[in-house]
Amino acid sequence: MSANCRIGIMGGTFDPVHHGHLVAASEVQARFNLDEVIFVPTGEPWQKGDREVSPAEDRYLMTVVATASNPRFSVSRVDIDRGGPTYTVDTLQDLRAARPDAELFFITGADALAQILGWRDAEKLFGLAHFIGVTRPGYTLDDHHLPDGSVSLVEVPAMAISSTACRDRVALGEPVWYLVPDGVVQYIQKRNLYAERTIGCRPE
Ligand SMILES: Nc1ncnc2c1ncn2[C@@H]1O[C@H](COP(=O)(O)OP(=O)(O)OP(=O)(O)O)[C@@H](O)[C@H]1O
Ligand SMILES: O=C(O)c1ccc[n+]([C@@H]2O[C@H](COP(=O)([O-])O)[C@@H](O)[C@H]2O)c1
Repeated sequence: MSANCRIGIMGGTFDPVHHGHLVAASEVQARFNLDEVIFVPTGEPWQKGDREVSPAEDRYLMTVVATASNPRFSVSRVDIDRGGPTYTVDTLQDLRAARPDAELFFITGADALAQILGWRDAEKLFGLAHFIGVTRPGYTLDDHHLPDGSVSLVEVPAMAISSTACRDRVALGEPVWYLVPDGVVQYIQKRNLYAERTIGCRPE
């Protein structure tokens, strides 16, 4: 890849990956003229509270299936293979080391952006990548709490979908067709994911 390659990073638990993630990444890729967007499934997402998260390999494979048709999308195992709790400061340092010529753009939804000052080594994050906050139904997008110029705010097509709602629908026997890519529906069925679980509480 040539110098000054522009790489978007879409970090997430992706349990499961859904069309809200894909539309946000696609919109940012086009708006920021990114050469590629790397989806980075978390290892252990330490801020997901006490709920049980699906095995990392399942979340990784669903993300591979979901992104396979877009030549600008790829999936990195960097957070999974590092092991332990996932901190974005490590993600960005590892990706910078792997791609020293690249300019990094870290994509977050409005809900994640609002929490960012509580992340590990938050003060370092803005020196490692430019942050892009995207709109998400049910959440307010703003950057008043963040350093000037560190974040771009972007309106993306509104997709009122959450992984929690997808898991809940599967647990209740309701369809998730068209909320997640077809291959992800098939993967969930094949691996019998989310069949028995406590119902979550996302607004969507
Ligand atoms: N519908 C959506 N629109 C825009 N951004 C989204 C949407 N869903 C998730 N995101 C963003 O994608 C990233 C990864 O999200 P994550 O994998 O936690 O999905 P989630 O739907 O928020 O999951 P959960 O319901 O389990 O908390 C976060 O930055 C999040 O804000
Ligand atoms: O670095 C942290 O402390 C940190 C805390 C919470 C979330 N993150 C990152 O934010 C992204 C979205 O996380 P999540 O939990 O909303 O799926 C993902 O890349 C996480 O690794 C990072």
